[in-house]
Amino acid sequence: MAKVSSGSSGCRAVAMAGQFWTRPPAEERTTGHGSKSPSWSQQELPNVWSNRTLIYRDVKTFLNEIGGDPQEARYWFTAELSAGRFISSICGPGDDSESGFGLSLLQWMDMKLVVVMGLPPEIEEEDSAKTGTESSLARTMMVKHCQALTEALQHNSANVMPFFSSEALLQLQHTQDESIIPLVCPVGRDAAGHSSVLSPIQVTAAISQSLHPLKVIFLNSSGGIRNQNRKKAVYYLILLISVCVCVCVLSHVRIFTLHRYSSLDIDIDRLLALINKSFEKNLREDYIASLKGLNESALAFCCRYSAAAIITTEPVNSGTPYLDKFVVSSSKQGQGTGQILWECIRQDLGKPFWRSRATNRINPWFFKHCDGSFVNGRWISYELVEYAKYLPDSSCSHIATSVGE
Ligand SMILES: CC(=O)SCCNC(=O)CCNC(=O)[C@H](O)C(C)(C)COP(=O)(O)OP(=O)(O)OC[C@H]1O[C@@H](n2cnc3c(N)ncnc32)[C@H](O)[C@@H]1OP(=O)(O)O
Repeated sequence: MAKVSSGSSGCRAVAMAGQFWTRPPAEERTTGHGSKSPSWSQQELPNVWSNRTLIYRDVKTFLNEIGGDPQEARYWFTAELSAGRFISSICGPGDDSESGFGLSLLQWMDMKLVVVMGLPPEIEEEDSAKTGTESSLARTMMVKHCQALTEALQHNSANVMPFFSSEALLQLQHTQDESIIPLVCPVGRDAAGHSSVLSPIQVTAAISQSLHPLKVIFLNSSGGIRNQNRKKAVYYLILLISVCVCVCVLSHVRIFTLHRYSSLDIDIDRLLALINKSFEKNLREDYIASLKGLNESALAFCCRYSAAAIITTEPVNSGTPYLDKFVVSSSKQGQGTGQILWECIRQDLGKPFWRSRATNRINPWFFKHCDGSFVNGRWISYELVEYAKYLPDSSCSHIATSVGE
């Protein structure tokens, strides 16, 4: 097997090999939409990532499947992630469809990944570069497995880009496009100019030197890097470049701690930016000041201001929590954050009352979570409807067409 001597030379070797590999054999290339085989150019890849509804539905189905109760499932999910067992438990051993699902799930969680293809189980590492024929066989098998994994990822709505040229891979450092899982085939050219399969581990090391992943995970069919016969068993190597949203995932369980506004050091500008952006309209300038006047005002917020709830206590029924603002940042909507935030509010504060604009798309969900509602002009009041409908509007009045409150 060819060796990668250092990060940069390894990348150069792959880049050189790319000249041969960017044009796969005719029978392995695909054209047009509707084909089951993957396209090899970024432009042809379907923009499945933007379909958040489907992704949300799939994640929810997954959570339901594994736990029955979504909250319990999330707990399980968190435990698996913290224990580092997550990938091995959901990416099946050497099974492309299971691996595709597991890797897609990581992407849905907004983790940034790079996948380096290992040698397929059919190929022995020692044999792969011995002769031209064997090298060619290794290459063909790798393309086949790369294609299968690409299809599996696309089948699970992941956005994947196979790299047979590492020129493009090198650009990863600059683009850092989170919506794409780069699938790297470790190939290079030796001193004699022949293309050959490189050591996946060394390519991973070379990429790691450049991208500084937080975690490198080895997936294989038998556990460990080598199997009992000391034969190679590496199947995929995964680099988690960033697990920052993994923090979000981990924090789903209890990050939504409610804080009393008066005793909390909150970045008000960030909080207002979150609310204004998500509601697509601006709050009144005196909004925060009006909250300060209320001693019992409370805020709930999570993970870098990606979700927040502002709850006040209204002088009705000896003090009842009023959900004044309930918001998730636009980039995190539709992924279950609102549901978790809601559960935390219920757990910590009991049953609040609230209202929303009659045009708000979230209303069907609000209906499911209330005991009673009342439509009054442009407002729908939930619970304590007689009281809620007379509360003042907190947004700028000159913006008439906005998503509901
Ligand atoms: C008191 C008030 O503040 S009322 C105003 C509410 N806030 C806003 O309108 C601000 C803009 N919107 C948001 O910030 C968010 O969309 C929220 C807070 C309403 C919901 O948070 P999300 O994280 O997106 O919700 P989450 O993913 O947990 O989904 C909860 C439910 O809402 C539904 N939902 C989420 N987004 C949408 C949408 N755009 N259209 C229709 N339904 C939606 C989901 O399908 C789910 O319902 P289900 O359990 O029946 O399938």
